[in-house]
Amino acid sequence: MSKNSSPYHDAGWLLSEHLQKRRGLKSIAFDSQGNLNDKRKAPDKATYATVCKTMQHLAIINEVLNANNLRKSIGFDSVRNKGLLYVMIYELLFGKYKSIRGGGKIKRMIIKHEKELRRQADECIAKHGGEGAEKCIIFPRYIRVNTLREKKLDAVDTLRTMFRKQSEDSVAPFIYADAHVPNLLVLPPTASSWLHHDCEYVKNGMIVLQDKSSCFAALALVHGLGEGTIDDKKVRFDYVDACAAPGNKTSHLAALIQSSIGNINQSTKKKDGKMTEPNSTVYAFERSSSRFNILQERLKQLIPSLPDDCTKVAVVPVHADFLNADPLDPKFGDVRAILLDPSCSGSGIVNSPDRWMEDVHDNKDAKRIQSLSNFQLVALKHAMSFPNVDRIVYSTCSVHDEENEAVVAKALSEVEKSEDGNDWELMAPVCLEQWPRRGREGGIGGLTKSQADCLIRCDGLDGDETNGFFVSFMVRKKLASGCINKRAPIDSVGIPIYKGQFSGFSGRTNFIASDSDSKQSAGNYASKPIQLNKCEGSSQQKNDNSFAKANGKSAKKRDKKLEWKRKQALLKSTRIKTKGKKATVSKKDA
Ligand SMILES: C[S@@+](CC[C@H](N)C(=O)[O-])C[C@H]1O[C@@H](n2cnc3c(N)ncnc32)[C@H](O)[C@@H]1O
Repeated sequence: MSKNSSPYHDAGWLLSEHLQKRRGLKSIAFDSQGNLNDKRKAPDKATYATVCKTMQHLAIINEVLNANNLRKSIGFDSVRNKGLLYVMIYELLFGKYKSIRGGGKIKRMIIKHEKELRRQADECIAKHGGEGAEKCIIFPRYIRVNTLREKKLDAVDTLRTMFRKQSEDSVAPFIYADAHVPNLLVLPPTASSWLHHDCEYVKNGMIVLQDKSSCFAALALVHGLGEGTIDDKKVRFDYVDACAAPGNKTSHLAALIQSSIGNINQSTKKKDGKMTEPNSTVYAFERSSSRFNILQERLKQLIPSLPDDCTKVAVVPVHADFLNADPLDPKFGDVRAILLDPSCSGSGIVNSPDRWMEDVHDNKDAKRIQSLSNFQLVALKHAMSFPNVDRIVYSTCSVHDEENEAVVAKALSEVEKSEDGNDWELMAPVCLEQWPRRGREGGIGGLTKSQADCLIRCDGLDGDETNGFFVSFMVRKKLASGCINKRAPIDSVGIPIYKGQFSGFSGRTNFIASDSDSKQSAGNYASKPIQLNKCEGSSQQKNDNSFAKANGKSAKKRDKKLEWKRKQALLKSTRIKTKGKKATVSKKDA
């Protein structure tokens, strides 16, 4: 415990830093050496979880404070350590023990108004129909099998065994294959309670806890042109992952390259049957020192060191700023593809503490988004300047147009035009042709409908069962003409394809949704399993049915809500259009 009197000192500090500096919680936690009491350590799990939980409740806490002049009565403005104040109010109103531990002046200020705080909290919850204290969207637990270390069916067997051990009710494990991403498994959200980052199977790199949407980026880069496309006769094909830490997409990229190179390596075999060097190198750039260490650790976990004669892909971590990488450096002469997944606002991560803040700040951090957008544009144009690169994936986990369509549109319009097909254009990744949600046309980006249709968007708040995500695939014009539009089917041997069987989870539960790629998430520390429906017999089908029944009610409710939301959005856009038309007419009239 800290030498400070409050057991919430570290949590309060972390939250205050976040509120004042508008820095992401994760980056504060990772860079916290020297700021917390224990100089060598980042915040412990309990502290991080408390902050996450507090942020999750921040909107309702503010609502409570705004009622009946409570903000003033408590003396909110006079408190410098707002983080600590919020954490204590959370503990009192929504925490496990509904009380504040320790002592101190802030606690005394709060306790004076305890009754009224509780009364207002009850009223707010009642006003939201008994929901709304925790804003938590639940979606399946996605597991990417790391095919560099493990075979899909072996992973399924291991997971089924683990699943059975967890479910005392002896239900048959619900495990499906994802319909869009090969080697991605879909488990119920409840699996997050036993499948987390501390789990042995995750730690030894056999599987990766990675959201489905975040798998789209590497997939589009490797399979965007379609299966069977013969690029050219050149065998070496290197990649750059421009912003790599913590390394989930880098390792996914390596796994996809490894399995796609297939027979090409035959041609590089020497006469004695051995290769001297890998067919492909992935240069994984990371600018931040602390995150570079994480990247190195992750790569050690995920990428096996094989004897040289077996390795088709080498991953080289590069501790450097990608913007300083010289596109004409001969080392990058064989780099043909770049994955650019730069720092972004993270506004798409549905259960991220940083998204909960978006609501509280009422999207006022336009400046921050603009500066991110400026950096993203510079990085994308830098990627486009590598002479031998002919394909780029630019992705973000942001939902803001400024960081997505606008960046792509500006980059396309600002890079040099050329007569010989060296121009860049958007292409719809063939491997994701069945993904329905596409980019936004018009708007600040000004993309045409056909350009926007090339883009992939995910929206976790509109039923996609993923985090919000954006993927664009850009190719040199001359390359686009040579591609074969054939998509490889998802191999679902031995495992059924997921078709929304877990989509009933919603509202307040003890469960935390599948987290993002991040290593630390409240979900990893705080969940407790729901009882899956007990069912006789053990066939997957039977279980599917009972699962569906168990969740049918809430699924219906959710669908109704979604339908209502869609209708509202439609009405709104019609209103805006009519308003726009009226404005143009009156301008003309004038
Ligand atoms: C969104 S994260 C990347 C996540 C990663 N692609 C994954 O899937 O695991 C962005 C990363 O890029 C790094 N970064 C930002 N600007 C950079 C630059 N100019 N050069 C290299 N790395 C950079 C950040 O430190 C951060 O670790």
